[in-house]
Amino acid sequence: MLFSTKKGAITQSKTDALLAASQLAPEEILKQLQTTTTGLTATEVEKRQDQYGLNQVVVNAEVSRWRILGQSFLDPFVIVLIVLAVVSALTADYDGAIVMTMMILLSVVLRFTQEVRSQKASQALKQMIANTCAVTRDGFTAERPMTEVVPGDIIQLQTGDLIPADAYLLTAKDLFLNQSSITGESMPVEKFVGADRLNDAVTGQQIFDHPNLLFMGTDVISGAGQAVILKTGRATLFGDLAKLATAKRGTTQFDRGLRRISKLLIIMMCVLVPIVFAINAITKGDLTQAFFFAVAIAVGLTPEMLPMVVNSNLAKGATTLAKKKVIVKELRAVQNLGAVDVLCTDKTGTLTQDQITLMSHLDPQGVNDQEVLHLAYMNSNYQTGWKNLLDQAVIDYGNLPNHQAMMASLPADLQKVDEIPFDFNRRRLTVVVKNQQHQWMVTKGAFEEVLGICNRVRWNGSIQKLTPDIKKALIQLNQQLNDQGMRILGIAYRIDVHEQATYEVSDENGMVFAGLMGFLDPEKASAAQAVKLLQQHHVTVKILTGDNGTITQHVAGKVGIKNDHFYEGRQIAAMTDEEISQIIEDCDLFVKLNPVQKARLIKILQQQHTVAYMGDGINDAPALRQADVGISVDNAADVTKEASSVILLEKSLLVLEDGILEGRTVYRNTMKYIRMTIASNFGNSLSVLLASIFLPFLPMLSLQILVQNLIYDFAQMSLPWDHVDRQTLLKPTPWQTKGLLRFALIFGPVSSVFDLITFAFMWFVLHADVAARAGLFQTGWFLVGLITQSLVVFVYRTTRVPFFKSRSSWQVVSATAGAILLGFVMVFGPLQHTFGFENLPAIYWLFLPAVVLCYLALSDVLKKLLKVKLN
Ligand SMILES: Nc1ncnc2c1ncn2[C@@H]1O[C@H](COP(=O)(O)OP(=O)(O)OP(=O)(O)O)[C@@H](O)[C@H]1O
Ligand SMILES: [Mg+2]
Repeated sequence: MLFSTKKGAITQSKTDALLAASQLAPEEILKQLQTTTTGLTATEVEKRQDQYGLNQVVVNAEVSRWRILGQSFLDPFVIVLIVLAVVSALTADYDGAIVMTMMILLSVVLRFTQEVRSQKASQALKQMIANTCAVTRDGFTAERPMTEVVPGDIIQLQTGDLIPADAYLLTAKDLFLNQSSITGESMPVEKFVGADRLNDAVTGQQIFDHPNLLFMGTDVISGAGQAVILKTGRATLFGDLAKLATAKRGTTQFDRGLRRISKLLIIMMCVLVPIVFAINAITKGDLTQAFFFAVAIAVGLTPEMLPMVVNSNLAKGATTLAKKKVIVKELRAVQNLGAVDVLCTDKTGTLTQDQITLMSHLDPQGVNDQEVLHLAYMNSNYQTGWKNLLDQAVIDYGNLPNHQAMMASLPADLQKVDEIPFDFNRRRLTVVVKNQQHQWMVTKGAFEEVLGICNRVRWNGSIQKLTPDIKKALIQLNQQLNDQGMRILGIAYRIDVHEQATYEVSDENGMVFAGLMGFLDPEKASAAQAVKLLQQHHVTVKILTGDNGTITQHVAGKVGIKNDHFYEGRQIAAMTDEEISQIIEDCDLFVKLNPVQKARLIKILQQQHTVAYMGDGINDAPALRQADVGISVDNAADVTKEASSVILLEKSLLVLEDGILEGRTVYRNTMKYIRMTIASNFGNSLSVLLASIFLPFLPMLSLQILVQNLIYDFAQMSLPWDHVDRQTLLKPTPWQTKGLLRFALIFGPVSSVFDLITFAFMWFVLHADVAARAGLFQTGWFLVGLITQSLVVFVYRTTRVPFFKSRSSWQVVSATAGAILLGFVMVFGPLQHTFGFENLPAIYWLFLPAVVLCYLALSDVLKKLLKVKLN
């Protein structure tokens, strides 16, 4: 039986195996997998790695060299050549067959090496960013790449971890998972041990509800646990179906535009080719020749290089960025970076330094107080969730050598009882600890959220009722500290007389407000400069943070982001999408947001913009996934990294600026190719159509068309290495289908006009007007076509005067020169007759430069006159 989930159908045998495992006791499972809680031995791991292979799903695997080679042969261009070569061999035209075989090999090698290079680049980048998990082997726990995990491995889980493979839960502490990547359901699911051994008539659908089963690609929202791996790689529930965790990013404008253009080119070809075939078959009477001619035209019009040019452009961009410590996980992200016009970012660590330091621990009256520090330390030290910078700052402060005296009076022999993990809606974290004397419940969190659960306060040395007056004084104190740029956490506690063993969120009440912790979170020195550069390049920077308004305004002011007003999460929650889109353009600060609200704001922005999101917390994962480009850092949590398409090895907004410029460069160089292709295809179609109608012979031999095509392909492969005019990088690069079509409709016919002039010259001046002189005609057009089309790239590549005002790179210059030279070698070299070329009279050599120059000049004038946008 099959049933469907968000990821597709999965087989019953897999569910059965997992369900059977879920019914066993932990000891039984360990025995079955021949492992223990101290983990496998090194030799056993090696054995199992051989047996089970890498823990990866197929889609992530590298495409084999053979496959790429196969694909290189499957290209339409090559197939036509193969057919032509076979036909030539059969008709005893051995010279032709040999030449065509050489062309086939050349084209295959070209394509193969380029594809392998692109793939290698992207694989190498992916490997720099390996997801790891904590695996216990031989009694030691260490972070290891997820791909190396084998069945029987013992893994340790904590907040922010991705589940590396399907696993059986051995122990759990408040373990909540996000299974939305497989079920689509975004509510956290609690996982626990033992409750599962009731033999209910379990159906497949319920497998995700099994509290002791964990699935590959899901992630830990909070809590901690230990599990043993059951199945890895393709043997996992979803292994043979889909890619890990991340839901696929939506298509971008670029993808859609590219698809539309490819479709258009193919339609153009499909319409034109039969017409050309019919006309030539009727007027020239030679069916075979007409057929091969039509086929060659089809090959010439196939945008077969498009995917390769796009890929090698992206790979080139990604490699350049890697040198600047920007790792691109999904190649497409390079292009998206170029189109970004809004950058949303969280605050801590991005705009501010990673170095949060605890500055003061104050009692409710604002006086330095050591008890507040003790409470905070108990909270940060004993919590098992994701220790973020705030927790780290508290622990570091307590552990400083010169604070030993102060910490000496920390209650002794503390034991942890329970904890209520942090979440981004409550914005607080509770830990319960006890010793011989007391059991404390200690909460720390955002000021308002902590104040909200208190009914008493430490005031003037005693515990008093939290009166409205005192409350007002506390709010004022908090505001004062915020105004100084201090990040504040509130601390509260309760000494429990009835000692409970487990605690829940509903227990967070009736607490005593103990005081405030003030952190300094200074902005980065480079942040202001980076924000300014981004703004100069027409990228708006917005802050989406979980922190409060005052402090965010403070930081925004320092780094140069508009900070006159802000919206809070709960205001956003009360608004409709339309209402939000009304205010979102004008406001750059959104505060006290939960993770879902961050993602929602991005989704709304995407209606009008291409949006990048930069963040490093687990709370940023949904936003990172939603954005067109998700940007994170290497030391972020697994889920966060998995959700991102770009990873910064050095956390700086300045390198992001480089990334955006590189993305724009890639876009512009890709567009050069696309523009040339659609204009020349359009022009060539027109010329061929007219020539077919009016000429008594074919305007070019099919073999000649193929040679020409191969030479272009070769020359255009240099485009990713071209320079781009600095001034065109100033603005983001939205895709414009209309502009492209306009371009083709202007410059296609312009090139046809010069084809017609050439036809007229060959016909009237050189008297190539009968079938016997077809060779002369064809040679003449071959050279004009090749040279004009090779050189016009210099006109189309810039809005400025080519060569003088805008230099292209040496790669493009030499590739073009090489292409033209190759053309001459073809026409006049030893293979002249094989290709059906002939020598040209002296007067042609006057005509050729004239026609080429006129064509280039007219194109250049037109592009200025008509203000053609070359972006
Ligand atoms: N470990 C913690 N213990 C207690 N409270 C915390 C902790 N971490 C965060 N908070 C509270 O939750 C709020 C939101 O969390 P956090 O600042 O990490 O969100 P964010 O959106 O990532 O913000 P930022 O833009 O500053 O990175 C914090 O301002 C703080 O009040
Ligand atoms: Mg954060």
